[in-house]
Amino acid sequence: MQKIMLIINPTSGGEKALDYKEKLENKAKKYFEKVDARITQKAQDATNFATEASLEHYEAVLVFGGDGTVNEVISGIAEKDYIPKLAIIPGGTGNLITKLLEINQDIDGAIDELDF
Ligand SMILES: Nc1ncnc2c1ncn2[C@@H]1O[C@H](COP(=O)(O)OP(=O)(O)OP(=O)(O)O)[C@@H](O)[C@H]1O
Repeated sequence: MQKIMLIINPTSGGEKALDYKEKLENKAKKYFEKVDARITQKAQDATNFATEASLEHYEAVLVFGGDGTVNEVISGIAEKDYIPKLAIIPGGTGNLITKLLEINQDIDGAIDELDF
């Protein structure tokens, strides 16, 4: 069964992240049979969730957050035997990584453009 893990930092970018949770889940359901949303509560949660996604062979990880959260997720999947696909929605304040990757800086636009 194809599964995706959503990793959402609820404090990113002025606490608006959870407003997008349902939209993210609905989008992910178009591509994956199982959508597993994880909400971070503290530093390192995103790393631990991402490591779990690697070890359990999730097809993809979608991270909603700023550069700090993206950094944590990359740390969690880096140098593992299995590395899930990574999707990033710019939910933080700076979002430098997504700017460099030329990901749409409008959150709704970035979600609409997601394609697995
Ligand atoms: N529930 C939480 N409460 C407080 N801090 C958290 C929580 N979940 C994760 N964090 C921490 O918040 C940090 C900053 O998050 P993130 O970079 O996504 O948002 P940001 O404030 O928009 O920052 P940036 O300016 O880098 O875009 C993360 O590195 C993480 O350690």
